[in-house]
Amino acid sequence: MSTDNIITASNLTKIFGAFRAVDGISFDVHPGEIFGFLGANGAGKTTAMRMLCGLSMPSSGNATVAGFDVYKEPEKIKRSIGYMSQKFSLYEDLTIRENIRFYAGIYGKSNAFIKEKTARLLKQLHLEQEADKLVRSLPLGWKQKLAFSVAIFHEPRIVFLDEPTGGVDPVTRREFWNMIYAAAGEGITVFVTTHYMDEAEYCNRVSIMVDGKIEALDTPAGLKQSLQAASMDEVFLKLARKAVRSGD
Ligand SMILES: Nc1ncnc2c1ncn2[C@@H]1O[C@H](COP(=O)(O)OP(=O)(O)OP(=O)(O)O)[C@@H](O)[C@H]1O
Repeated sequence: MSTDNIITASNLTKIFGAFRAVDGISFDVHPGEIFGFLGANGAGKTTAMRMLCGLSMPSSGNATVAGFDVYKEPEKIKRSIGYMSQKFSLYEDLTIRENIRFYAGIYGKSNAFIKEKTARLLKQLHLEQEADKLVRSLPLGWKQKLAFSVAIFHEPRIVFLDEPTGGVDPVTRREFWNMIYAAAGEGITVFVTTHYMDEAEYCNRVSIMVDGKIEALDTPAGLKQSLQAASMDEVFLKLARKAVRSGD
């Protein structure tokens, strides 16, 4: 595995009108790590993530993802990553099997690859009996697990997850994190936003955004130590307290 950073961001900024949604953030992500990207509502996480995914042009600053430049090579970035947005992108009126086939097809995978991997995936998710049912009929937690599986189906180098476990129970969240660990074990770098502080503890390193800026970045243990906090909850509260902006 390369030791080069898989994500580099330097003074990355996004301005909407006069509003600095992302205000000069700089950080690196190492290959294979689980990187938690935290911040209160409206802090700028989704905006930053969209720039890194090649979905939105920065106003200024620089960033590379998987070695590709966000300004010059957004299409190459899109092919190297998986992305699970907050409003995850499964088609409710397609079946589970059709959704897998659709997304795998976008990445130009061969029929043999898709067939073999779909069978394996349905088995892993215990969804063999449900494969021909509409996604609409699945409970939320299952949709999230399926959306994650679809996001990494093409075996990307990095997967970006925007609040992947919002609204589900703790047991399902734990199962979801087991899937994240498995993906990381296969060498996929995981970049994840979350509002759940127990999930922040599962990350190798965590950055905390406040009003468009990164206020702190370290391992969970390092953050707790430097902020003299007993828990990540306390770390977050100490930093987010400074926020002027409120979410919408
Ligand atoms: N296209 C846009 N035009 C104008 N303002 C925007 C646009 N997109 C985002 N914003 C603003 O930028 C700020 C940051 O939004 P963003 O969605 O990145 O925050 P976030 O940290 O992901 O929040 P959440 O946790 O609620 O998803 C918010 O105040 C939002 O209203």
